[in-house]
Amino acid sequence: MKYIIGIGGVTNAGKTTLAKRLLKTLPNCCIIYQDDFFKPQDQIEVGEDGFKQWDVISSLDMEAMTNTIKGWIANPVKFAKSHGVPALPPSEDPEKDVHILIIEGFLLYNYAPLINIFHKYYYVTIPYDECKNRRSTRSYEIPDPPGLFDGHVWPMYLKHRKEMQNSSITLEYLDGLKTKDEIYNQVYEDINNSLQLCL
Ligand SMILES: Nc1ncnc2c1ncn2[C@@H]1O[C@H](COP(=O)(O)OP(=O)(O)OP(=O)(O)O)[C@@H](O)[C@H]1O
Ligand SMILES: NC(=O)c1ccc[n+]([C@@H]2O[C@H](CO)[C@@H](O)[C@H]2O)c1
Repeated sequence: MKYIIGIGGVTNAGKTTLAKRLLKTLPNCCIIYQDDFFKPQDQIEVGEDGFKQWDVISSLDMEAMTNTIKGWIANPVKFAKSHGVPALPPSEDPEKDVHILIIEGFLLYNYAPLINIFHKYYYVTIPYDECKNRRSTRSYEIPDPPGLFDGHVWPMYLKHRKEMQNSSITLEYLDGLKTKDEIYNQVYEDINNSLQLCL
């Protein structure tokens, strides 16, 4: 059985932290990070506001990301091996083995071709002040120019969140202000419950 878990949410909400912890404890589990599909800097448009428009879907090579996901769906065991993930030995009936894919990203549920692939639609939230504060301590490969957060990042987040909430998906919200342990425990338990229902 193949099980795909989405971990979406605003920048710095704690998505990567959560995904990496789940990777350690869920069996046969791989992660795909949306941030790995940013286009090169020279292909990112500059908006009328003067900022490079990083926080829009066209800044990402979503076709490449979709193909990577399709690679996992076609053969999760091969995918795991080629990504250095230790796979459990197949059981007597490999059809019954569970293979888990976590897809983590800030614009996961805003791309129509992928909107229906998830079994779980987690969405981590944190309020404006916390988000701005956490972001100010981060050093991205391409550092944020002054004013980017208020001028581009947060307004784009609000816009995309509204679009997503108008779509047909049912999100499971996670409070990113809880501790890392609390969030992990909540999600781990929820996934286990859901998997037991599915098996
Ligand atoms: N539950 C939490 N409580 C407090 N700080 C947290 C929590 N989870 C993560 N952090 C911290 O917030 C920062 C961002 O975390 P992380 O990289 O996991 O977020 P993200 O959602 O993947 O961000 P981005 O999408 O921008 O890469 C890190 O410094 C991390 O240690
Ligand atoms: N990873 C990158 O190349 C990159 C470059 C510039 C900005 N970002 C930011 O990453 C966040 C998503 O994780 C977005 O808010 C981008 O602004 C990433």
